[in-house]
Amino acid sequence: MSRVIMSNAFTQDDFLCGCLVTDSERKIVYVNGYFEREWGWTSALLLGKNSDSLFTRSSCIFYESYIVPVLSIQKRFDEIQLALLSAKGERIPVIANARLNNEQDLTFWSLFSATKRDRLYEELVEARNALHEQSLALKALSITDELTGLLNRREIKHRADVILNLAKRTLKPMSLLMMDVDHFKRINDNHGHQQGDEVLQALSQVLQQVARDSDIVGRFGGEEFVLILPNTDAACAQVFCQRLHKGISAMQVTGGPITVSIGISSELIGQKTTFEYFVRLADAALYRAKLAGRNRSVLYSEHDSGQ
Ligand SMILES: Nc1nc2c(ncn2[C@@H]2O[C@H](COP(=O)(O)OP(=O)(O)OP(=O)(O)O)[C@@H](O)[C@H]2O)c(=O)[nH]1
Repeated sequence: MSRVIMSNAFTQDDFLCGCLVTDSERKIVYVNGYFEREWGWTSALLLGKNSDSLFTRSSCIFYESYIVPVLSIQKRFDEIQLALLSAKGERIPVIANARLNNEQDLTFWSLFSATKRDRLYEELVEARNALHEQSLALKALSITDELTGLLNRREIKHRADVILNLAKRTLKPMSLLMMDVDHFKRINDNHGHQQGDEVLQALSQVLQQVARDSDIVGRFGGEEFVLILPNTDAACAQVFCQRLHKGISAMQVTGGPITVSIGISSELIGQKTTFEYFVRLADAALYRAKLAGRNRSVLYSEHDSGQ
C-alpha cells in the first residue's frame, strides 16, 4: 500500500541536489538549502547576484557561449558538466540539468555534485596510463635480451628487414658483423658462469659505445653478437671493427683480457639480399677468423663460400 506524504512535510532543502533558479539576466532568484549545506553559500550571499559568481571562469564562458543559446532553442539542457565555486572558492565539479520556462522567463537548475565521478574518471585515466606504461615495458622486454639489454635475435631480424626493404631500390651498402667471444668457455670454466655473464654485459656496453645510434646492436645468442651498420661499406666496416677490437681489449674484467673474432659481410642492398643472406656470409667469414687464430676481423670473400 503506498504511503501518502503531505507536501508540507518536506522542502526542496531535503533533496540531495542544488536547486537554483535564475532570471533572464542570469540573476539568482532562488537557491535551496543544499547550497549552504554542501557548498557554504547562504541564500543571502547569492540572491540577486549574477550566477557567474557561482561558476569558474571557464564554466562562465561555456554558460554564456553555449548553454544560453542552446537553452533558448531547446528549452532544456541535460547533464552539462560545469565547475562550481564553493563560498570558500574551492572548485566543485557538478553535473547540471537546466530547463528554461519561457512564460516565467526563468531557468530552473538542478546541480549534482560530481566529485566522486570526477575522482572515478581520474582513476580511470590513471589506470589507463599505468596500462600504457606496462605495455611499453612489456614491448621493451619482448625486444631485448634480458642479460645484456641489447636487442634480441627476433628484433635484430625485424629491424634488418625494415632497413633492407627501405633500401632495396637505392642500392645502398650495408654491413653485418657477426661477433663471437674467443675462448669464452674458459672464462666460465675458470671464473664461473656469473663472471661470464658480467663479461657479456661489459662487452655489450662497449658495443653500444662504439656503435652509432643508427646502428643495430644485438645479442644473437650465447656469446655471439650481431651488429648491423646501415650505409656502411666494407672499408668503413673494417675501420669500425678495429675500433671494436681496441675498445674490447681495454675492458677491465675478471678473466680478461677479452678478445673477439668478427666476420663481416658487406653488400649493396638489392632485391635478393635478405637478412639470412648477410648472416650466412658473415658466419662464413667468422669461421675463417677463428681458424686464422681469433682476435681479428675477416671480411667475407668468395673464398669463404666453400666453407
Ligand atoms: N656465462 C654465460 N655463458 C654462456 C652464455 N651463453 C653461452 N655461454 C657459454 O659460452 C660458451 C661458448 O663456448 P664455445 O662455443 O665452446 O666457444 P668458445 O669457448 O667461445 O671458443 P671459440 O668460440 O672457439 O673461441 C659455452 O661455455 C656456453 O656455456 C651466457 O648467457 N652466459
